[in-house]
Amino acid sequence: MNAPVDQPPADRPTAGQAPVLEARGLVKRYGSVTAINGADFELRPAEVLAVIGDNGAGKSSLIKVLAGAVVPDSGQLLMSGEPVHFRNTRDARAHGIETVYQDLAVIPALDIASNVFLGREVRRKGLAGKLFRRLDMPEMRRQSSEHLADLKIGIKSVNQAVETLSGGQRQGVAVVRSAAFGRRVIIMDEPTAALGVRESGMVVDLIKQIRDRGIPVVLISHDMPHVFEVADRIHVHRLGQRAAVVRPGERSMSDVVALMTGATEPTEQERAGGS
Ligand SMILES: Nc1ncnc2c1ncn2[C@@H]1O[C@H](COP(=O)(O)OP(=O)(O)OP(=O)(O)O)[C@@H](O)[C@H]1O
Repeated sequence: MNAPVDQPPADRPTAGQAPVLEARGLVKRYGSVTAINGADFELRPAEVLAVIGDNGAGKSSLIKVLAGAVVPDSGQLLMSGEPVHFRNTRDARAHGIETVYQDLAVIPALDIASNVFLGREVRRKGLAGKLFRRLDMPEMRRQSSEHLADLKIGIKSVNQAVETLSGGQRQGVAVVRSAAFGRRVIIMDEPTAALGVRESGMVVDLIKQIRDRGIPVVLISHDMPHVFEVADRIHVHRLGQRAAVVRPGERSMSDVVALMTGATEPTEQERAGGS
């Protein structure tokens, strides 16, 4: 069971619980390039884990393996201590893992409710085969409105086409979709990269809200102030491996950048996956 949501993350009684999602010794090669070179990964219950690293360090490749988009050459994935095998993103989604990609996987011409339920449409009950039943738009609109209200996203109507929304609101729709279906893990790949200051702040608030409901979030970001604002722990990726895991309260931003570039050595504990 997840910890009570009203305690600060560092004090949540997660010690002794298996990580929600874990990877051991992942390897992924693309021809002669080794994108992931024996990487470990550990996401604990109800935490925001930031994944940072220089360009080409292998962050996207790691996240693609966790999301089922890439099958590793070797290594092991576990959920709550049980081995899992993802052949594709559908397998990962079936295990409750949702991913929000940087390039906003929303369809501008469709309305908000259709975007939230994209590929998982609710159909009216009836005798005909499921694929031939009519879409239940009122139900999808009702549920979408509830999810938007839950995450306090101020959009007047879910009948609005996504192309009428601001960048931040569009990202909000993508986050709502992940929160609606991500039962166990939500992965966000640079969710604020294309946004302005105010809209980025809105997405950071959404991440906190999702975490506070007990769903752990993996946040890939280059934005150090955001990482330090929202992350409970920071996974530093370097040369295809997890180089260190640190807590924002225990290291400065410049320390973390130095760990990322290799200018500073991690402590033994940080190298082994942190506290
Ligand atoms: N599909 C692919 N085919 C060939 N090489 C790839 C492929 N995907 C990634 N790579 C290579 O693997 C290495 C790691 O790339 P990856 O995108 O995982 O790093 P990253 O840390 O996410 O970088 P960035 O921050 O620049 O996105 C790079 O050398 C990249 O060129």
